[in-house]
Amino acid sequence: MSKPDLEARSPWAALTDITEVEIKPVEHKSIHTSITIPGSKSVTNRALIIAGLAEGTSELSGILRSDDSYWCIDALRHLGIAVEVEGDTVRIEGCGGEWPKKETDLYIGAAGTIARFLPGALAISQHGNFHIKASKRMSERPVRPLMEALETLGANIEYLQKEGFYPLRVHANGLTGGEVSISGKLSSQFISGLLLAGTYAENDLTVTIPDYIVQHAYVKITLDMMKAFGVDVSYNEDLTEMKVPVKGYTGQTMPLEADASTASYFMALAAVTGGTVRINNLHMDTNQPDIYMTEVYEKMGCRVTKGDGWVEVEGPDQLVGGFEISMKEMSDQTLTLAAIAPFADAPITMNEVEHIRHHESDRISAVCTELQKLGIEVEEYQDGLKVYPGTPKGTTLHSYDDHRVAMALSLIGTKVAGVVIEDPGCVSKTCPTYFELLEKTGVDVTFST
Ligand SMILES: O=C(O)C1=C[C@@H](OP(=O)(O)O)[C@@H](O)[C@H](O)C1
Ligand SMILES: C=C(OP(=O)(O)O)C(=O)O
Repeated sequence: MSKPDLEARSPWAALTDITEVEIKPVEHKSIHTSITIPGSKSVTNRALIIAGLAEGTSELSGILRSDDSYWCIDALRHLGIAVEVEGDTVRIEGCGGEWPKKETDLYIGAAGTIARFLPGALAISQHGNFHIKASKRMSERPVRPLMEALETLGANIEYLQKEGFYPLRVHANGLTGGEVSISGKLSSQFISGLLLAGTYAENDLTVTIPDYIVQHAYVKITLDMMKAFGVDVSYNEDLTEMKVPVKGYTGQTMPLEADASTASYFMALAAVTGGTVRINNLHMDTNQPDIYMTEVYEKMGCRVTKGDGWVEVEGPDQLVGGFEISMKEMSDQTLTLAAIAPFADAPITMNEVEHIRHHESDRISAVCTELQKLGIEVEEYQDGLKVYPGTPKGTTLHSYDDHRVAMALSLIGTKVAGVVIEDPGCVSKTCPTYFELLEKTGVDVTFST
């Protein structure tokens, strides 16, 4: 079993000397709480990069403080951008489309968002030489389709170890704009990375998608963030054709949304324990696709109440299964659903998520292996899995250096005794405070060093 890549844990990481966490079962219906969720990773890293590129000053409040956002800020600083952080507010002096430093080494940790958003933003520079190193896992995750698209637009990308993967060097000499086609089947982030940079190309950029986009909502988040910073992209309904005008961003002051993906674990906590959890700071009109887990929880028998800026989930006596669901549009939640599926009254099949084999771990394989260790019957497919109802037996579970594996599996510990999760600190990628928040809901969380 591979060791966690501790280099990717940032100064904002938590639990750095903790080897294991034990989650103890709670009594049915004993959870009755409300919780405030940290900022969205996706929104934070888009806003940070755009603010870095923009003309003028930006002030972003409610940022996520996690490894992914730390390495994003760190990269901006290495590029000569002044970033002041105070609590969860950042003030950024944008560079107006010309990075002050033209030659630097950047480390981006395990963040897919930086790995896919930054190269285009660097390539817009009229000259420059940027060396980018990523974590071990991020260096195994695909980036070639994005780099090929950038090369079509005039970028010069040099792979330093393995063709198509990090580490790499961006030799910047501007982007031409014009037309580019890119597949959305492997990652929506490639498309976001092209769009974000496109407004600094010489000519308007038309991006076309020849197939479909996994998790197309994340592209919409990019389009909306670009618009908020003054760049209005025109696009068709299914986002298969998008036209980015030559313009450039203008600095903004804005509050950022809470993370709907993080919120989903706490909704799942209510679902699986029969408890009630209110998320204090989540709007239903967000573009974050994981908000649609509320519909999945409803389908499983939960009562979901939607208020003005809050959402409450109340779990049933018995979770309902017996359905098949495409997780293509909210793939990060496949693991959450897989973790609570054993407690449903009939099997649950999740499909159309082959791309999550290329996330922080091979997530389909990881969750199938760990559920089987718990004695749960699963069927693994190339693009998903089927989980049968069962009573897990407590055991020690591996977290694969994958925040979502750790957060999802912790839910099982709230139901059965003896669930121990290795390397809980991996949650720092997107939610360093996850176990602290879980403890606040009333769950017994015990760490060992
Ligand atoms: O653009 C984004 O912020 C994200 C896009 C999605 O990635 P893929 O489209 O690569 O699956 C999602 O899984 C990730 O957590 C965040
Ligand atoms: C896939 C994920 O992250 P990344 O932004 O690194 O792709 C995730 O957070 O589940």
